[in-house]
Amino acid sequence: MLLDPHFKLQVSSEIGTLERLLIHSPDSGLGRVVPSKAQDWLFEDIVHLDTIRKDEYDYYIKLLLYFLDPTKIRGKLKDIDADKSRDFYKPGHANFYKSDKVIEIQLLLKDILTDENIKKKLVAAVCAIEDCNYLLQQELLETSPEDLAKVMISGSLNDDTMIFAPIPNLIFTRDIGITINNFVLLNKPAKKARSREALLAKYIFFNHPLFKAYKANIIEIPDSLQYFLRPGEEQVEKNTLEGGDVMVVSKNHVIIGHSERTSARGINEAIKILFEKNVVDKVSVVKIPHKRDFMHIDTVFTQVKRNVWVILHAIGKADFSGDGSEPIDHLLKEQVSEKAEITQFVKGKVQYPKRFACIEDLLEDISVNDLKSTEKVEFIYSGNQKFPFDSREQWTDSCNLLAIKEGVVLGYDRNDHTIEAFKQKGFKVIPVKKLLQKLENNELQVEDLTDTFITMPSAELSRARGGFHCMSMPLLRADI
Ligand SMILES: NC(=[NH2+])NCCC[C@H](N)C(=O)O
Repeated sequence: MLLDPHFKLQVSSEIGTLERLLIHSPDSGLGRVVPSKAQDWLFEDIVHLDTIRKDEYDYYIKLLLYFLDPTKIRGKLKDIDADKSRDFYKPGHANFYKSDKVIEIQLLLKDILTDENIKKKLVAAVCAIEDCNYLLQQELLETSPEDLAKVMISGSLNDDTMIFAPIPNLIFTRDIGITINNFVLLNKPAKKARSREALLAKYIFFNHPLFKAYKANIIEIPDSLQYFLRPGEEQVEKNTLEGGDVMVVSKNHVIIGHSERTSARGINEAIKILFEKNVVDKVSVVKIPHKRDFMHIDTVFTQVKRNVWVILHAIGKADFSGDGSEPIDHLLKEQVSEKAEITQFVKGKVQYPKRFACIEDLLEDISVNDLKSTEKVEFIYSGNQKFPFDSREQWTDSCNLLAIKEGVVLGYDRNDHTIEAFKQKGFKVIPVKKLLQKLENNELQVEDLTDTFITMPSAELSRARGGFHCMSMPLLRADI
């Protein structure tokens, strides 16, 4: 059982030094996505399991451990790399890294399944949403907690028989819930492919001893009456909210994206609860075009430093594609606009929301007024603001960066123009493999890193349509 008497839940920024997070390594379910189902399962392509693990995600684990839980890795890199069977990365294996800082969600699931009562309830719930037959349900009840956790995630039994669909998007732990100060706001997914993830997350947060002291701080969004009573199968009235649309930018301020995945009604409920429970007193809603490429706000902007943000230019200031010299520039202006619309609500004054002319204005306001930055606010644009690289690189998550500490971000190595833009703003760029070697050889210390873009291998990972911001659910960040 993963226990820690010092466990603390506290995230009040996007950039404070990361100290604890929830992750999920690519499980065998990812290796079972078939082309005909890829889109339904929210993947753009099928991925090669061995490559995504060995050549890509494992580096993420190594890096996270080096920063968050160094005793697990320092001085051991050579042996870990020499083991071809990768036991270090396998939850359940005796050599698994098992960290209480870089927390694998499968372990938490296994832990709660050791309680017979919870096991019964969760098996019944999973079987209900997956429409399993009764005998299979009986069989699952007799499965060990280790195996059952694996089955519930991968959708396949130990002998490889597939009993229900995988949940390949669980690697994007950002979307299952968001830590806001010492609260967790649970996800209410818009897509069916993500409903089992939400169910497992709910059981984990409410039942794992790690979160015991925070039980009263787990927030769920209720469904709306309009949804229950609607005719037909349309999802329009549904209250939905996914973690990728929520950013805690300061102790008192949260940004919520109004997107393909997060509905206005979902946001409405979230704001009411956040104000009622005194979690924050300011919520800015950023409405972005509801389309696949922009599924959540963290696919179009993320924070790098107190005064630095990476964003997609199309949602920002000048949304105008032409220069205005041709009639078409004016005729199509409205239709082609992808500009974000911003409405800010303050507790007690909800009837008088404040508007911002563009996303840059909001982010600048956050840097200067919420975070008291004294340096000039800088925007780094996807693809260095050059067409067509801006949208090409946004598609492969140039704007979806994870700050492991202020100014030190992880992003995909394939987004050349964006990386160039970081260099132009004075950032150092270092490939993760080289960084790990330097750390292991004591040529560099984690504390020495400042203003750095760490490039991560990405050929397979980027096909899953998320970056490192999505692949992380921070539980604890140091205050900034
Ligand atoms: N926070 C994020 N942007 N998450 C990305 C999730 C990607 C995933 N394939 C989906 O479409 O749901």
